[in-house]
Amino acid sequence: MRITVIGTGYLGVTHAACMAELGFEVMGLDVDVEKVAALADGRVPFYEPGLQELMREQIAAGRLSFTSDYAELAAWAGDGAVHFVSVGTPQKKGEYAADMTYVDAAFDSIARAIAHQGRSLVVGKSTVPVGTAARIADRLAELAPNAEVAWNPEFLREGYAVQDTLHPDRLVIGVRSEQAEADLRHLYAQLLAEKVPLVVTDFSTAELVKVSANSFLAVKISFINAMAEVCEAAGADVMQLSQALSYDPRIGGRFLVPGLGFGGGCLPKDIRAFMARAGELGVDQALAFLKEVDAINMRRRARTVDLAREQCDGSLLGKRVAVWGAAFKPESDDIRDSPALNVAASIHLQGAQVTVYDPKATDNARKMFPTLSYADTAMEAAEQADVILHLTEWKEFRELDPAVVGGQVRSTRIIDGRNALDAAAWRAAGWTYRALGRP
Ligand SMILES: NC(=O)C1=CN([C@@H]2O[C@H](COP(=O)(O)OP(=O)(O)OC[C@H]3O[C@@H](n4cnc5c(N)ncnc54)[C@H](O)[C@@H]3O)[C@@H](O)[C@H]2O)C=CC1
Ligand SMILES: O=C(O)[C@H]1O[C@H](OP(=O)(O)OP(=O)(O)OC[C@H]2O[C@@H](n3ccc(=O)[nH]c3=O)[C@H](O)[C@@H]2O)[C@H](O)[C@@H](O)[C@@H]1O
Repeated sequence: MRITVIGTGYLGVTHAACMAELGFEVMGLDVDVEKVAALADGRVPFYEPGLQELMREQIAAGRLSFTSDYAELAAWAGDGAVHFVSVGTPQKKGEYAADMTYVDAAFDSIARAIAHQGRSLVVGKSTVPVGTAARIADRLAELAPNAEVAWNPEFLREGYAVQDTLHPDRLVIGVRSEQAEADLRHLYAQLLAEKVPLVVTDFSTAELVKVSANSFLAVKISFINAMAEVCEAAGADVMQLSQALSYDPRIGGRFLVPGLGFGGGCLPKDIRAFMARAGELGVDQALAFLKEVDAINMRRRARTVDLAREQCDGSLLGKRVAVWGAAFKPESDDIRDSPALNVAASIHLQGAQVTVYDPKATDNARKMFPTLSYADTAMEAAEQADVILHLTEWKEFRELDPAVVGGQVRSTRIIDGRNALDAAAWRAAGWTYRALGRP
């Protein structure tokens, strides 16, 4: 059984390399020919720990290859193949709904390419509005009658993508036949042998598990950030509050870290697309709370800008602001809906000179925000700064000596947007340390 992965972005290339690691022959396809050339050459065009090494091993072992040609892919895969589709589902411009253009185009292209082949399984991995799999199954029935559709949502986190794919918390498959279930059980046999829980369900439930999981994670983060707002008003400490909550195993401490809030290519757009889809289904009230989750999250960005202005004596005009972090989270160079860059750009718009440093995401940030200044090190960014904003919690920022950084800046003022620095150490070195939701 050969495997193909259509759409080799953050998700697809990880899935392709990990399926090869599980022993299958895999071919990845992308319409971006430059990306395909880089991948074929063993270069992952983004930063994901461990992925490039794994991909090179699998290419060298002859189990992993790439193309941009659907006909070549179909001919290589042959009858009985499993084709995964992992193209993007970004938010539509000016709307909450997901843009399904890429998913529809990818399914149409693979369906046409395999139209005259024997049986195959086409498995959606992209995060989609509920109802998509059924709609696509109808379309495939017309274009490629021997092909069957299944849905297998993905739960990996960027920064831990390889580990999460090879050791997932659970597998969820939406299927309409025993054969489809058997194919997917065969593919994931090694993980199932390691007792990874498997949920076999219908299309709609599989699609909904994915968006409800991301919604729940967003709820946890916005809950603690709402508490940060209250703590700030009441003079309480949200970090201690979060710690105390986390000891209750019913609540748990994960995704309860207060700060600048969630960003990235998934959580923000997924909760919005979920709300849009609920509206279409006539149950928008059921998800009305997600609007508040989104609003709390966006307020964190505005509050961080306000705090920076307060620290700069009421005006950012002409001030020098150092921003540590550009990626939406550490261990990633992904800047999609990055809270750090959103704050940096707002501060720049208020007349400050903003210098950004990120260990991995500077090149991506420079392309998207060319009017900001960029530094090669955290210390360089801090030069003559009136205030430092710590907005993505890379380990290297925690390892900096506050006394040494103090020799670099104009004013020893730091805002910890991620509640990740050692507040006592910075204060002991003479800094004014501020964080959202803490005295
Ligand atoms: N990034 C992540 O950590 C996770 C992403 N997801 C979901 O997976 C999907 C993909 O996300 P990412 O990998 O982050 O997106 P991405 O934007 O990094 O990758 C998508 C890829 O699809 C390619 N593509 C677009 N149209 C195509 C077509 N017609 N045929 C072949 N390739 C095509 C693009 O060139 C791009 O390389 C989204 O639905 C996302 O919500 C789910 C779990 C984790
Ligand atoms: O659907 C997806 O693509 C993925 O979305 C998230 O993964 P990811 O976006 O890689 O990153 P997370 O680790 O979830 O972090 C998301 C954002 O929340 C923020 N966050 C996270 C945790 C926390 O306690 N507080 C907090 O503000 C992070 O800084 C980051 O900006 C989910 O965690 C994955 O399970 C899911 O597969």
